[in-house]
Amino acid sequence: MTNYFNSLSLRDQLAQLGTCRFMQSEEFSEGINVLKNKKIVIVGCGAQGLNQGLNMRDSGLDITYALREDAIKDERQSFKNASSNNFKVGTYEEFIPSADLVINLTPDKQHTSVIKKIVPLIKKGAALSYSHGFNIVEEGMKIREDITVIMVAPKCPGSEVREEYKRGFGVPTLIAVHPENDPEGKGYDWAKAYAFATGGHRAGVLDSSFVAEVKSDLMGEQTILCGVLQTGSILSFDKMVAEGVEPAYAAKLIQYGWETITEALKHGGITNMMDRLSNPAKIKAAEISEELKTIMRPLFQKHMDDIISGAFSTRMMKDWDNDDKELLEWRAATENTAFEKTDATAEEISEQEYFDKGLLLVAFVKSGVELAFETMVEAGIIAESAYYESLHETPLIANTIARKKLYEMNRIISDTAEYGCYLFDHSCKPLIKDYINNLESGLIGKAYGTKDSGVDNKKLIKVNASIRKHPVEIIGEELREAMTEMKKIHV
Ligand SMILES: NC(=O)C1=CN([C@@H]2O[C@H](COP(=O)(O)OP(=O)(O)OC[C@H]3O[C@@H](n4cnc5c(N)ncnc54)[C@H](OP(=O)(O)O)[C@@H]3O)[C@@H](O)[C@H]2O)C=CC1
Ligand SMILES: CC[C@](O)(C(C)=O)C(=O)O
Ligand SMILES: [Mg+2]
Ligand SMILES: [Mg+2]
Repeated sequence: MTNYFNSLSLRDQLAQLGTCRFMQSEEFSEGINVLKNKKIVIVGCGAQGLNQGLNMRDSGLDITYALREDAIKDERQSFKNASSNNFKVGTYEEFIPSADLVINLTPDKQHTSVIKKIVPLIKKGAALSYSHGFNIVEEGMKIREDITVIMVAPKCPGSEVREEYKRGFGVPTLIAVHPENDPEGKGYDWAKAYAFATGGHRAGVLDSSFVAEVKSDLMGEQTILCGVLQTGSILSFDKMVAEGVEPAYAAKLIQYGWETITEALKHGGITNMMDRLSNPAKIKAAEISEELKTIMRPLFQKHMDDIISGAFSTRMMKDWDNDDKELLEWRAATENTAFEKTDATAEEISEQEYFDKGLLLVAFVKSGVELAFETMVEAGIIAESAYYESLHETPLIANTIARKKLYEMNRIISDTAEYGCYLFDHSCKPLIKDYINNLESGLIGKAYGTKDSGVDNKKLIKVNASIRKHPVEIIGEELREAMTEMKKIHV
């Protein structure tokens, strides 16, 4: 198999990379109709499998789970997830031949072997769906020509797919039809109905391509969404402890700090997050963010270049063939960091205190979101998609760190995201360590600028303007407004 993206002409590469259209609510007026009474079989019942299935069933679709035989015989977690939620569970041979739509929600690493097993069982003219295009785009998997191949990719962890649906809303979702596999021209309508059933249409759906999804998803998860949060956690913790902050306090400030400060992003982007700081702290955070951007830009660009060229996927697939040597070493190293090993204090930290004593965390978020957005857009990814993969999803990943630190984040995200996160972290830490350690003390763990809260007017005006005029803020305002409108319509 050869990398599908690399097999395309430059013209087609650019066209597919730039395919991304924000869909209007009216386009979902048919709801789930085309999938009603169709047999839908989900393969795998993990993070995405279980939560998408629950939403789709609640939306009125007929969902069953096909698991590998051992999972059923040994009553593994996937079997428990499905059966304890009263879904019918069977083997591939039992369920796949009668399915109209087969949804592959197994880990990316397993896709080639899973696809080779299930495709021969899929009936003529049925459809196959993914929630990430790695297998098609990076591995170049070719699917039988009579099968329609679609993608419905929620831009967030599986747990949030369910939580948002239960709140009467949904999560932003990207849909696509593989241009090589749409023999009956039904792919688009089926993908729309599927996104509707998960609740995605209430939050915003991008009509996109497999290529655009893969390249943007990999970039977001490696850099701001997981990589920067991991590097920022480890270095900020070490700096605080070196400056004499009580380790248990430092652990809590970081574990819950990301969640608290990025909650401000959800409501009003970087502008609102920065507005939660005092004026001197805002100016300082903006300065550090700019310096971090200068140092980290080449690393972000390298990740983007390696994702586009396929060098990243080649390296990760080599590790798959090498029994996950790198992944397992990096996972163990993460578990052994002082941050992971230090229990958080029971001491109360107020919401504002996370901002007042978390200036460095705010600078990490600002620099990471802006850099990820800028780097994706420069590479040809459309702004809407770059926004979802940078600013929008950061609070959702921060929630996982609040639950059980980096361990939980890396457990919840996909295997591909976990590998990419460690890869970034292991380059980023050595790159910025000296810069962070040499920063003046008191930027994290202590309130900044409390002795003199005065600032230079001109400086403040300049900083405010540069925050507000950043392109991630412009598109963010538009998309958040659309999401609010959708909430009004649907809740
Ligand atoms: N994690 C996330 O939040 C997101 C994931 N995605 C995408 O969704 C897809 C699913 O990812 P995710 O939910 O993280 O996956 P999980 O790791 O949570 O899925 C595990 C499921 O896959 C099954 N499985 C594992 N190995 C095999 C195998 N060799 N053969 C058959 N079944 C297997 C497991 O069953 P068993 O009990 O048999 O091991 C289990 O049901 C991926 O394409 C991913 O990129 C997209 C957006 C976000
Ligand atoms: C951020 C990681 C992710 O892309 C996701 C939850 O969206 C994944 O692959 O898990
Ligand atoms: Mg993702
Ligand atoms: Mg991903």
